[in-house]
Amino acid sequence: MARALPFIGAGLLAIGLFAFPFLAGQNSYYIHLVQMMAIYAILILGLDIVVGYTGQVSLGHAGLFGIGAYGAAVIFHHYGLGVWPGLLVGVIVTGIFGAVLAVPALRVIGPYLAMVTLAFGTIIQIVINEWTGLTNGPLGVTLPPPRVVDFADWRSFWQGTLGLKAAEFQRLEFYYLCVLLMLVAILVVNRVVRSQYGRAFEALRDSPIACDCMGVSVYRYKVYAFVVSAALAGLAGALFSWSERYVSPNTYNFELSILFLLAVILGGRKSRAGPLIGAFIIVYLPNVLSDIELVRIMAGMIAAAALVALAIIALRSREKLVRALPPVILCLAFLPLTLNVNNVTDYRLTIFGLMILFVVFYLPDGVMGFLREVFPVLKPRHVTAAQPAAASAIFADRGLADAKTLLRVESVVMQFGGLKALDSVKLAIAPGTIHGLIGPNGSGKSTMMNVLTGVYRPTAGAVYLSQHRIDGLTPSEIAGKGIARTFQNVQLFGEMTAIENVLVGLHHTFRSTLMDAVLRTPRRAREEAEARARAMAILDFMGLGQFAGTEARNLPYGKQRMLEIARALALDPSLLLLDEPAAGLSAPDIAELVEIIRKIRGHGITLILIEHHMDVVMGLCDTVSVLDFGQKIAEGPPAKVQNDPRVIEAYLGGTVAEAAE
Ligand SMILES: Nc1ncnc2c1ncn2[C@@H]1O[C@H](COP(=O)(O)OP(=O)(O)OP(=O)(O)O)[C@@H](O)[C@H]1O
Repeated sequence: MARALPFIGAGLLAIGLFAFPFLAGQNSYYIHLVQMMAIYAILILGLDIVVGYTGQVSLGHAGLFGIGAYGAAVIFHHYGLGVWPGLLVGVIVTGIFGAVLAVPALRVIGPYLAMVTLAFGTIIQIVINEWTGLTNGPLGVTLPPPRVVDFADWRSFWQGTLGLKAAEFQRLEFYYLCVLLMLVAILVVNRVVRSQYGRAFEALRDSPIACDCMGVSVYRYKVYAFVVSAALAGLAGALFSWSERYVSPNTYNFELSILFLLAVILGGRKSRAGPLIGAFIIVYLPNVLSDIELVRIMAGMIAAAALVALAIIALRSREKLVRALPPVILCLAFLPLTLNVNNVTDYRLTIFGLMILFVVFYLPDGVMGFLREVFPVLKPRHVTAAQPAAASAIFADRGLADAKTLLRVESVVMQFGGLKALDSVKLAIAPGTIHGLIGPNGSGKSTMMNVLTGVYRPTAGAVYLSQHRIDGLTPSEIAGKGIARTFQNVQLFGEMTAIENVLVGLHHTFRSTLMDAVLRTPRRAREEAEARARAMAILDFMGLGQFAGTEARNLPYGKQRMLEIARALALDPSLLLLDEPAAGLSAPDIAELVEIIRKIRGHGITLILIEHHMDVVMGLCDTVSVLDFGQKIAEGPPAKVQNDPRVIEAYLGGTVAEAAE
């Protein structure tokens, strides 16, 4: 039943939307309202990709919407081209601008990105206003009634069959075009976010550094997300201009961007139903706010609902009562406020702002999130895998194991201001070995990891994997060459399940394109099934099979560390870097970890191990290098290093046996 629910929902939505004009008695006002909802829903579905999936803030979507609208209007104004070319131009031009908007998102995050995207929207509005030759400036562009289908026979047949006047039929045609495109947008977005592209979007939101180190370029996928999102905004904009039949620069302002953001947050991130709820709210909200009587009635209803909710909470839990008081007081205060003013339209931005605050504090997952809590059947299903692949399929040989030295670090210097975190460090890692990297806190071990994986570019020196120089490459390029890593402070993709985390590591196995994802081609289906089977086998190998469908953030700490290793193994690494994998683990978990590390080495994977647990290092490593103040002070087999006086002095502060206790 739960499996069929999205299909039943989509089917009912489609039937409802197609029947609506007849149910509404061809009432043009209601048809237009639903049409506007469909148009806004297309944009909000796209905005959810950027906001919900990649976790970026965009206040520039009103600008993108404006570009789409003007794309359609301008080609009509100058060349007399109609609806279809308008939609095409709207989508393509806005998609290009989406890539432009992605550029700042690659450099700044959070409030800074909000500011930059806001500036983008403002610039677009000013350009539309000032470039009179192209856009007709403040006067705007007027369009004729849209003509969707140009076959005279077809039109007269259906017009006669339905018994409609020519204008009514034309209006109906455009309505159906809008709802059909909205349904297509739902389908497309659904397929994209469930593909490896959607997983990449979520991965870069939860941990950009881990995403890059899994070979999934944050840079590239942020651009993809913005382009897809912008193309949908452009489609919505082009439909909007033909729906309103008039475009002017003032429409695409800051307020509209806030409304769009409100719709995503209020409707609920990461769902297809959320944008529909959001679109409903933003179409109806301005209408409600312009009618003071209606506002007062709604304020009364909200106050009554808040009081009822307060009474229920008071009966259930005292603790929650304190938390519930501020929103209840806010809801109650709204009523006398509306009774004292004759017009709330002027306060609409304040109301939008308060709504955003309210949702962020009390409904972080929006209306859909709330509904999912109340009706768990609405929660998205976490797909795992039908059958794990054979264990032999987990490890693929990259053919680097024959090299004499797998990794060579030549006189690497890493300087931060006046501090040399690494000072002319040389390392040579033999294939098939476990190489320990130890040293006191702050000696440069994690910095070395970051240099090896491309997170830091060394100030001087060189790093070679087999014969290939890799310093200067990006983390995702280095990951692609076969170096995988875990992190000192666990960097999982928290909102994704265990199997999805591993699937991000398997991203490199996919050859299917965005188009394959949209069309759900057999190639994509095959790749997805193979990757899921392999991910399941990796999870089984790490003893995590039973947690496949559990969100990473809900796993116990020890399992999270194991999952990081599982995800790293998915990269088919030749070299696996483990940064303090035993930190925070219990004794049985450490014993299990040691066993697993041995098994991994047994499959021909070379490891570099940073660890403070000396018994783990001494028991596992073939060679140990010791760093102190960024310099290598000793190297050799554990037994030799253990007794090196410089090591004892610098790092252990006594004997190894004492330190291990
Ligand atoms: N991005 C950075 N900017 C400035 N200084 C840094 C940066 N990263 C590391 N450092 C400094 O470099 C030195 C080495 O740090 P690093 O984290 O590599 O040490 P570590 O051996 O891994 O220590 P620990 O065992 O505590 O993790 C420290 O003094 C640290 O403060």
